[in-house]
Amino acid sequence: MATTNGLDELVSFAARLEGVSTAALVAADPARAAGFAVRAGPVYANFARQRYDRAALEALFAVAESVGAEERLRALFSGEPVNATEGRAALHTALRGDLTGTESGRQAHAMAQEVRERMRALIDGLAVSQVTDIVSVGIGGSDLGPRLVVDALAPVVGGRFRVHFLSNVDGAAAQRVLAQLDPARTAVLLISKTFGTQETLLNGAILRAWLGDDRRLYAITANPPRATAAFDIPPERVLPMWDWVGGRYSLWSAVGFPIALAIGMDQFEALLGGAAGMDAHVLLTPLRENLAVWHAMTAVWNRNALKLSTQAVLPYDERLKLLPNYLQQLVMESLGKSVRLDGSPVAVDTVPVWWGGAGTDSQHSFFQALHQGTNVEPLDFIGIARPDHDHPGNHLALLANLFAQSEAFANGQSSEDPHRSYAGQRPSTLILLDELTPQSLGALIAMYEHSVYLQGLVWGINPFDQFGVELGKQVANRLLPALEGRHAAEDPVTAALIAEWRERASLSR
Ligand SMILES: O=P(O)(O)OC[C@H]1O[C@](O)(CO)[C@@H](O)[C@@H]1O
Repeated sequence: MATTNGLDELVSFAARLEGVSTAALVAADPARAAGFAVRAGPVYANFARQRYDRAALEALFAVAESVGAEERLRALFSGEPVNATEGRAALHTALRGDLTGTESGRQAHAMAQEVRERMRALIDGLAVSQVTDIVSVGIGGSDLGPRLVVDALAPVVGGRFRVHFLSNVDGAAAQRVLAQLDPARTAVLLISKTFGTQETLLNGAILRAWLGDDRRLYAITANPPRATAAFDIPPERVLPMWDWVGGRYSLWSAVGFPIALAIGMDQFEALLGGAAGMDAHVLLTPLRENLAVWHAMTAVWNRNALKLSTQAVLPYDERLKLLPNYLQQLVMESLGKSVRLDGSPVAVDTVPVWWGGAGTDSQHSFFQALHQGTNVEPLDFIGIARPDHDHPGNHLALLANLFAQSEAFANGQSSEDPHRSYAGQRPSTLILLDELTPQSLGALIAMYEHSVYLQGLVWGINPFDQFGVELGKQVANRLLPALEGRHAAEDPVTAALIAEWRERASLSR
């Protein structure tokens, strides 16, 4: 019989709370407003507006206990092969600290430190050259993390270089990036764990030709021989990563080189330090006070007890506008699975659709649907207590909007006019960082990583593989010759689409 890890029992807790308003839940438990909150270093999260009570929370913690959350966290940090379908460890935590005391953890940590020394030396070398701009070429896990962190922090801490990102295989993307740059003042990083990714290889070839001077071409990869074979980059300009670092968990490795270039090596180390602080909290704190456990079990509650099918992320900070994109890969590539580790089907729903956008802009686009649409979507609000700009009035307005939306979604407002009525009861978590710094951002991202791992544990799935993305790549590789006219596509619909494309492409010339 398919196992549900006790998740089916959560449904009865949800049924008991049906019809009880969020305001009533808060009123019934005077300690709840401040007490359903956890702080871990610079990250504070308040869960009082989620639609559970203490009994339901207890049931959720019991689920976490029943899947051995504490022991499985130790297994992650110790370098056990938690990525079972690929027989690998997932030691991203060792890139930022050494909490395990195991030989594999120690070794991984030492290797990461060594690479960081090399990164520092390369940055020092570039700093005395004429290079002012860096193009980082990569996609997915080799792009989204660095892109998020550079976008968030470069304006805050600044650095010697302007960093640009190129990911899409669409030639328009390369054209757009290159239009603003001078090849003589630019260095190019080719970032690919496998060095077999079509987008990065094609864009890399464009960039190498444009650069005209291979001495400003660098590679970051777990497959140095392939980087050398494809682009002839010598070892001194190849920074390694390893198969025990998953792509979407890799911004802490040499994949974070663009971050170090944009904000400086010391600030990159501070980002790692922030993540290490969160690691220590998650590994060493009992489940009931553990921020990642609260976050993960809240996600499980919303998915499996309330049956909600999306999760929105709403950063109320312009600098975090790329966080939803980043989390889409982290969460959905990790948890978008429907078979358990032993290959049997998962008996409950797994990952919802993660999406979102920055406030307050989002209030003027999709919030209408969140307030009055037929779907109820759980929301992660993220705010920053102290701004780093000189417009205090704007910051107060931003925070007023943040607190107002979280209140309005929870409480709603009735009216005799159904068009002006708000049902409320939308569950939300409000996360507050003291300020946006490398440390606090590192801690926030690490919290989401650990939440993902814990959700994967509860669902019994492997959050570290991504076989689902392979099929599309295989079919695209098969179809390329058909587009080149070398043979016809086998699938009749695809063949018709290619014929149509060919006709239109020649018409537009
Ligand atoms: O770093 P690579 O090997 O180029 O892969 C890029 C991305 O492609 C994927 O395999 C699929 O999108 C991601 O998991 C990975 O981060």
